[in-house]
Amino acid sequence: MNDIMIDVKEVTKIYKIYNRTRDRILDAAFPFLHIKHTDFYALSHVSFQVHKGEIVGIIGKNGSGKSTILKIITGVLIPSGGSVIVNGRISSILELGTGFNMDYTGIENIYLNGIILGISREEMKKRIPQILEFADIGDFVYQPVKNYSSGMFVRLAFAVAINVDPDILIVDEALAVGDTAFQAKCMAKMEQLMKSGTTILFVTHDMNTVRTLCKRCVYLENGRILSEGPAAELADLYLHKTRVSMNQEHLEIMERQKEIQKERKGKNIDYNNEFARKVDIFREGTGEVRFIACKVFNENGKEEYYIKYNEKVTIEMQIEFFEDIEVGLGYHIRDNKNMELLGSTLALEKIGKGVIKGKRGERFRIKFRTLLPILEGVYNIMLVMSVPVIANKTVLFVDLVNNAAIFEVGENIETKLWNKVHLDNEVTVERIN
Ligand SMILES: Nc1ncnc2c1ncn2[C@@H]1O[C@H](COP(=O)(O)OP(=O)(O)OP(=O)(O)O)[C@@H](O)[C@H]1O
Repeated sequence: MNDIMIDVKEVTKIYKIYNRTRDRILDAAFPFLHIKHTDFYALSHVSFQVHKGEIVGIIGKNGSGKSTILKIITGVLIPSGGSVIVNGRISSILELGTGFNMDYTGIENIYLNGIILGISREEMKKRIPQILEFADIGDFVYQPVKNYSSGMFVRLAFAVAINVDPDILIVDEALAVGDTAFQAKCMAKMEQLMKSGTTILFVTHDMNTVRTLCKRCVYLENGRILSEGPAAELADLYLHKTRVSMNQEHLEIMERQKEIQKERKGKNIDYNNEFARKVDIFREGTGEVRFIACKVFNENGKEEYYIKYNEKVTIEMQIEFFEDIEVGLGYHIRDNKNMELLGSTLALEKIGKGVIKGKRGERFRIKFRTLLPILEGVYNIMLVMSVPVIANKTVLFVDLVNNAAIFEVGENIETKLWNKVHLDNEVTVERIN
């Protein structure tokens, strides 16, 4: 059975870049003059398919071509080469304003979108109450949309897009604009649409959303497909590359990029150490200080793989200094999809100034003792040591180790819930009549 809903084949999008604005106008008016320009490839030979009922994320850093491919799929842009075949009714939320007439009111735009999607006025009229309820923008629907705030725009655009029974829903980062309550409402609706078989393609920079919603991702870099595959893996790759490029930027700031890059690979790693060998492929960072051990102890102080729900555990890590430096330190507990659930840092726990100051050759043992209110499943610990880069309000990773330790929380009938974390609730029940 052919269940391909979107078939993108060898799509290329070229923009002509001119030295002067008037050259663009001249070239459009008199193409035979062959005005000088350079070709910029926003997309280059991009091919992928999306199957029925799939929810696929398009990821990539700014300018990688994500919006361009969505616009080509929805027909807003024409590709310079290649083809796109779409099977079914597409509804989309692209850049603010796409598909809306600024001079029309909200209500008029709802009808306009209906027409674009081939839905009759009568049919659209029946859907208006649901659309208005979801958008929740009150009497603004009777105002021209040019008077809307960006938040109101997204509310209306999303409300229309999801209430027209699309076969394919395309969303471009729109959720980032709305408030958190509305974002949660949209996520729930997207999950519901997904369960009912709607195919969803969306762009986001939020890797937690990618891990939660998508099974598969297309990762774009400089207009080409860098990778395509399982969402959890590509989300990790994206974060890894982001950290690496962040690190590189900061190293430039500190004018020691070259020296560190040369030394970074394998710097200060003792390959005789079993822990170092085990985590070698999962680690990154500049290496002035290294984690040399990570262990999980149960409430009786025994090193243990199996942990009980809500047990008080000790997460122990050891570090070694190879230079005189001070570092912040912390850990994250991640589930089997690498979703970061819990964690802490010296700074969060207000330990001294939130950093450890060490001298070359010194080793430290750090213990975090905590309750683990997480439910049945296999979890891994990610360890992080970093130094702040004040100018960029961000951090430089000194040692970051994924999968530093793995443990499993066993089944507990009393806590069988759908969510992953359960915190103690104070519950009261009182009769009020
Ligand atoms: N009209 C245009 N003329 C020239 N270049 C353009 C035009 N529109 C987009 N580009 C360029 O094409 C590239 C891809 O843009 P696109 O908006 O698809 O990236 P993106 O991955 O969606 O980025 P972001 O995450 O910032 O939204 C960018 O380098 C952008 O500057």
